[in-house]
Amino acid sequence: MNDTLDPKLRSWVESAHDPATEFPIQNLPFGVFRRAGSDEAPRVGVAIGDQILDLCACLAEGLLEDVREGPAAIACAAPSLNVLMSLGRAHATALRAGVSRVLRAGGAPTRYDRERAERILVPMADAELFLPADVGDYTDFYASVFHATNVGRLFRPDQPLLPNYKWVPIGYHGRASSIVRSGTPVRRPHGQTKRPDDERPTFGPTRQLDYELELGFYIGAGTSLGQRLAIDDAESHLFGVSLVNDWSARDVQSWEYQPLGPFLAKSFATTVSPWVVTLDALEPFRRAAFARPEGDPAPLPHLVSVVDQARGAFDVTLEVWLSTARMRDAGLDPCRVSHGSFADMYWTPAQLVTHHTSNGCNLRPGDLLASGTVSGPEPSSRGCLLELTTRGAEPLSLPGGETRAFLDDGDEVILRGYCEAEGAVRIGLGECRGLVVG
Ligand SMILES: O=C(O)/C=C/C(=O)CC(=O)CC(=O)O
Ligand SMILES: [Ca+2]
Ligand SMILES: [Mg+2]
Repeated sequence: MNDTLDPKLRSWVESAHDPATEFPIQNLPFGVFRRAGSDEAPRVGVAIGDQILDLCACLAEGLLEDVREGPAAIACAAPSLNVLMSLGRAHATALRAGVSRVLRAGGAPTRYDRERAERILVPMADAELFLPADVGDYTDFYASVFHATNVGRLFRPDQPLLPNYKWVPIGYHGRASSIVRSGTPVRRPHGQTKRPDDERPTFGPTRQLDYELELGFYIGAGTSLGQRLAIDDAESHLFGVSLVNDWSARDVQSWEYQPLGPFLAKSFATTVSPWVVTLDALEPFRRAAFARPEGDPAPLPHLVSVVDQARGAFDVTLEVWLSTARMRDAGLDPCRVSHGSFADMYWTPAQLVTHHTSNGCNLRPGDLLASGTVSGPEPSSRGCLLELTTRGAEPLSLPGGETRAFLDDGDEVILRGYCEAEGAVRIGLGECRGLVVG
């Protein structure tokens, strides 16, 4: 195992040892930041406890010797992670290892060298975080068989799971222009809707605004047009993961989606979390690959490999929290409405990437491949309101006596993710927030 993952590692940054932190020294996710309210150039940083390590400042201080002369040094000054992503996994792995050495207790600077530490650390509370990447293309998959079955039951009761599902990783091309950073308010979209008994559609604000809990994979090294990735090489093209909320207008979706799939029902906003947790940091949290139920077909040969199976699934716990305007007024905390594990997904990230390039379609650094709604087998692990409330028929009860079938204006959706495993230090993905406004 890579020494950056050693559970015994300690950092001179004290908050990295707070039991509640998502960013111990074993995590070290990358993001783009600047001091809030400043006119500084946005640049690359790494989260550590409640601080951000400024990689440009580290280079200026003569730290990170291993990367000082290399292309990763230039990548640190960029206003997005795309340059770093484009260099491929080995460069990002080396940079993360260098960062780990800078932050280790007993390394340089030590906690006694406060002046130097203050030059290279920015408190997260004083920072503005940006979109981590300039996303050229955004693809959204449908990789949870539980989500696909639940949603299919509501949209197509006669045939919930279409016959292609177990053969083809289903996806649609999303809209990159409306990807927004966590904290950006989400305006309730207008759209065409038509209820079954309506004679004609009408146009107006959606009445069925929903969230979707997803994990997003950022592409690192790109592929060229015509290049088909072998499944065993697919993970080496993944840089890391963030939380993704694929906001959805269900009434618009059900009217527009046939035959070409979702369009305006999902293109009005997609929120992503600021920190990109590398696949290196997720390594201790693999568990046995999802077992296809007996009787399901084996995927076609290009989509299956013993290596992918042996690497296993990423056991990331994902949660949805909700806070309403009334709850906030009453001083009530957000409440958790669902939780599930990414390890319950039917298709692996390597299968999604392999499928995406199987026709020769090129992937570019910073492209975002979202998993699709993460739902598990339990009712408590349904990753959107459409499923949780059976399309509004069974509203959720919230603290303070409110109920929700779909989202109201003033509701705030907070996605969270974390990993725990025996013998490993707990790490988190941070938060992905969005407040619905009318
Ligand atoms: O038509 C359907 O079955 C539903 C499609 C979606 O909601 C698409 C989607 O965003 C997939 C997902 O998040 O899993
Ligand atoms: Ca989705
Ligand atoms: Mg979207």
